[in-house]
Amino acid sequence: MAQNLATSQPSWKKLQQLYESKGKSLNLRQAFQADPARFTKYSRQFGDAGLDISLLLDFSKNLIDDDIFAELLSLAKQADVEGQRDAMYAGKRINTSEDRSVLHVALRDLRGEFNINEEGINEVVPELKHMQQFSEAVRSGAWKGYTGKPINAIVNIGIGGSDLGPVMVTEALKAYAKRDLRPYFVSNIDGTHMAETLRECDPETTLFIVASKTFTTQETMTNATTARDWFLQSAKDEAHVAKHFVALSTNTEAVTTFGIAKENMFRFWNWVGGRYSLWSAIGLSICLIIGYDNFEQLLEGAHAMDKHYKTAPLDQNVPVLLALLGVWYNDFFGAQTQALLPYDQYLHKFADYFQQGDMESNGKFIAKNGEPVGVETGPVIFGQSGTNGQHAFYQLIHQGTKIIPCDFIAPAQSHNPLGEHHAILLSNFVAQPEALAFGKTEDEVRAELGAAASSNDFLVKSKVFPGSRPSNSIMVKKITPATLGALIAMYEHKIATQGFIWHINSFDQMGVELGKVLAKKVLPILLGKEKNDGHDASTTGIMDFYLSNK
Ligand SMILES: O=P(O)(O)OC[C@H]1O[C@H](O)[C@H](O)[C@@H](O)[C@@H]1O
Repeated sequence: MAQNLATSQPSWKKLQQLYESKGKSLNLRQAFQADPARFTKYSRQFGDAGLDISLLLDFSKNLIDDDIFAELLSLAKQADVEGQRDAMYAGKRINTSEDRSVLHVALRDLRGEFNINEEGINEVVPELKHMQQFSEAVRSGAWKGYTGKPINAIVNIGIGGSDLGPVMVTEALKAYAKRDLRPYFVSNIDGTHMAETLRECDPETTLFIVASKTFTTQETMTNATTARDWFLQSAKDEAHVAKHFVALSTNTEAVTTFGIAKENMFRFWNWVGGRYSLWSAIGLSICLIIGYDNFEQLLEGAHAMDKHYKTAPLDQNVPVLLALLGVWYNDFFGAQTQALLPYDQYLHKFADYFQQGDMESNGKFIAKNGEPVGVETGPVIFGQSGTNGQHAFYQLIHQGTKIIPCDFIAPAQSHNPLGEHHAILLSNFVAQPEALAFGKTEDEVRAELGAAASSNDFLVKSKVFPGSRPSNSIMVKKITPATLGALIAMYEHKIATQGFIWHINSFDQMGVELGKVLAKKVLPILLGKEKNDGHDASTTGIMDFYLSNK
């Protein structure tokens, strides 16, 4: 099985040689000067006329040339990205540690085009119907709270994949939101999160959505119980819970035990990973806020990208190209991070969302064959909406000692075309990658400073921008539901492709377990129910401090 490790691919060694011989010293000024066709060669478009999606990926400002590009594509071939991708779409149990198929693409395949055969697939469309009926009843005011008033606040109680997707998408598509329905998302076990939310809610007009794939997550169950207690303080009668609490889960038994009726449960299936679940019943808060038709457009947009990823040749395949460029920096340049920089205020949660999407998927050190993976796997994802990031951390990206590959993302059209705001925003979206790629030489600085240059050498040196810092520019026509769906699916498939290349299982998350187990063990000590012993000196010391200060 060792031949499956990324390092065993012949192209891996060739890429190492290419990095040494030219990759690490590739100069983007020279590359653009030498090749007037560089943009045409290294950019791709993805679109869907019916859904009005147009997307440009310009990857010409990357540290690649034709040899490197060809070798990266060979790596994808040798790692059998296509075979592994096809196995995913075919419903093979590619999540081998948990023996599960990975079928979020099925949630967006409303017409059954992928012909997937797996338990529950036939329930996808009926479950969507259920979400449609319910969300329309709430939005129209037909669904009434226990005193006969319509709902005006939605509180989604969930964490991780049962929170981040709905939060990101409802923010991203706020332009489509029903403004008299206020969305809240409570995730943190910190009582402050729930308390501050409840302060703004009225029990008579609030709908709680308890979102949890497993329905055992400590944070969500504790928050849901607190919300129900708060509700019952006013409503008194448990029979009223049915009008104010619904559940999104795969675990029917636990939902009914919690006291939520079956008809108020929206189901999904084990083959939906938590961080890919916004497309399932977990998206109910999205339906409620932006309406079912828009939610369906989101699914359709993702489906359009799913078809592209499934069928486009590797050198035309947008998620594959993004994945290969990421591997190039992550594994050969030693880049530790990847910045996601959306020039769109509505996308201000995009990087947060893909912190889970990427880091929980690819933060793995064991390959699928049980051996140490032997290469660098998933990068640290961070980001911020433009232009805010520029005034915070871009200094380091431009002049720091680290290489930080950046994805700049922007829409051509704004939902809020105020004066020149959008043109100014886009001028930054265009200028930042340009500055990173081409920099400013010492000669240019001297010419600019004139006489002042000769008296202050340090000033001159400080103003030099080394350039040749890589980025992708991704431009879409507009952040519509369909376009957003396609963008999210694009990154999902990028992440999966990297996992395929690294030969890791991108679909489990064992690394979140140990901390949870230990938290359960120390809780009785913090509650004063058990003595503070049995732990290491540091852990004991921290708990002692807490116990004497609480
Ligand atoms: O939806 P739930 O079962 O409550 O899980 C919520 C989250 O918790 C876990 O710790 C996982 O790391 C996440 O992948 C998951 O999304």
